[in-house]
This record gives sequence, structure tokens and C-alpha cells, in this order.
Amino acid sequence: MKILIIDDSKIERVIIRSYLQHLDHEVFDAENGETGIAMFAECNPDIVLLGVVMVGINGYQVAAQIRDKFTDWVPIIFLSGKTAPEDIMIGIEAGGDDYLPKPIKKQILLAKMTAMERIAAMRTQLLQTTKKLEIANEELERLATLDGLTGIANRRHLDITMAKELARAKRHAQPLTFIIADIDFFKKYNDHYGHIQGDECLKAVASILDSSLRRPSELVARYGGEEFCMLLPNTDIKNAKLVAEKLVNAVRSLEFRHEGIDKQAIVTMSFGVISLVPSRDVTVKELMLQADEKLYQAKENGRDQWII
Ligand SMILES: Nc1nc2c(ncn2[C@@H]2O[C@H](COP(=O)(O)OP(=O)(O)OP(=O)(O)O)[C@@H](O)[C@H]2O)c(=O)[nH]1
Repeated sequence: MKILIIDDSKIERVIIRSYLQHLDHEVFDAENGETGIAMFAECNPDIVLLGVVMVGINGYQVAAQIRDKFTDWVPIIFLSGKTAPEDIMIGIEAGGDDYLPKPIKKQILLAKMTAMERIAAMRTQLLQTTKKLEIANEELERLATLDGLTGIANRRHLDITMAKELARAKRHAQPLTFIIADIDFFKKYNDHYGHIQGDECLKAVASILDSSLRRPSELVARYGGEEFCMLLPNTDIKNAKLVAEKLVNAVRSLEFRHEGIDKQAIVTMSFGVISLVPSRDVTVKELMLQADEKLYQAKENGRDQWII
């Protein structure tokens, strides 16, 4: 353990050092409160042995400042000839954890060190476990936003982002583009190639849609089944048309055979696109309904196209 002794009596410091010497501890000492606090920050001790009556700031004030300045808990043991119940109470209230009466008895000091060593080990373990838990929680939160099959955003994440982006577009009177896309004749694809190959097709489509959108603020999500949604903040109707054309072509460029339709057919997608500067009363539900209506028109119109 790293042990920091703060006491203005050189004799006390030398005696305590000699008691701790034969144990495998690293001992630091400071001759007053101010130096002790500075040393605490520097050496990051596992335990502090702190005199109470000192020239300058006293031990209670040092303990209070350590607790105030440093968030990590480190045990503080007061060393004092003042052992009346009220002295002990003041010490504990100032942030101390234990009290050793002066003159310090070697056996008691070593026994306390053993107990504190156990506590320090448990604390280290607790900190490590907490760190692992934090990392696991972050990973869980990340996974909760993703679609299990394709690895792009899921519907839950889309819902949250849409609400945020719609509110932002209203606030700044900025355009917002929203697209719903659906793979054409996907039932026939599954029927012809089987579900496993169908899943591979979904993954490839997700990946090409995702890589076709460039801006970090743009989102591609799997809405469900073979339906995907794209949200493009700050994108007006002119740019929405360019993006839609690019997406139709990107899916074609996969050149995935779709012999469920006919020998020459490839996998294509239809896109329903809306672009608007939303007024106050526009809701997420309305955006979805309108884009879905455009998608329906694209399907009716012969598929493999976008309608805005
Ligand atoms: N392989 C696979 N298929 C899925 C998944 N989710 C939905 N599907 C299939 O997607 C197909 C969707 O079919 P439909 O809604 O009839 O639409 P479609 O055949 O694409 O026809 P159009 O949309 O009109 O072009 C169904 O056969 C579903 O079983 C999935 O996770 N994996």
C-alpha cells in the first residue's frame, strides 16, 4: 500500500515509518497540512495517517479539504492524543474513518494497516467491477439501438431520432427529408432462394443504403421486414431527388439476381420520399404516412423508382 503520513512532529513520522518499514509499504510523509494535501494529489495514497493538532491547518481541516477536493474515497486515520468522545466525533464528521490514540502502539497500527489493506483491496475490486459494468452498459445501450440482422439502426432508434430531428427542423425552419424504401417482390425472392439467402440480401441492401448516405447526421434504419427508412436533416427537395436517384441506382448496382421474377431480373427497391420545411403542427406519424403513400405510388407505378 501507499501510505501518506501527515504530521508536524518529525519524531512521530520517524517512529511510524520505522513501524511500517518491515512491511511491504511505500511510505510518504509531509510535515504540515498544506504539503500533505499537495502530496495526496501527487502520490495517490491508499491510506492517510493524519495528525490532528498541527501548526497551520489542523488535521480536521485537512481531512475536510481532501474529501472536498478528491472524489475517490481513501481511508483517513487520525493520530491524536485527543481521544475524548467529542474529539472522535469531530474527526469522523470531518471525513476521517478511524482514530489512533497517541502515543501510537506498533501492534495496533499494524493491525489497522492489515484491516485497511483488506478494505483497499475490496475497493480496488469494486472500482474494477464498476468500470466493467459501465463498459457493458455502454455496449448494451449501443446494441439496443441496432437491428440484429443488418447491424444498422433499428426502429426504436429511428423513432427517437425522427422526433428529435423533426423538432430541430421546426426550431430552425430547416428542410427535412424522409424516405421509406421497400425491396421489390421480396416474397418471391424468399420463395425462390430461401430465407437464409433472403437475409443475406437484406444485409447487402442495408449496407449499400448506409454507405450511400454520407453526412454523419443522416440515418438509415431497418423499419421492419424488408422496409428501410432514411432520415436526412437539412436536405431540401432538390437534394432529396438527387439522393433518391442515387439510392435507386445503388441498389441496382448490387446486381443481385432475382430469378424469382425472371431469369434476367435483379433486386431493386422502391422509394417513397417527402421533403419539407415542417410547420409546427406536423407530426412524425404524418411524415411516415405521407412517405408510405409515395412508396405505394412507386410500387403502383412499376417499382424500381422513387416518387417524391
Ligand atoms: N429473409 C427474410 N425475409 C423477410 C424478413 N422480414 C420480412 N421478410 C419477408 O419479406 C416479404 C415481404 O413480402 P411482401 O410484403 O408481400 O412484399 P414484396 O413481395 O416485397 O412485394 P412488393 O413490396 O409489393 O414489391 C415476406 O415474404 C416476408 O416473409 C427477414 O428478416 N428475412
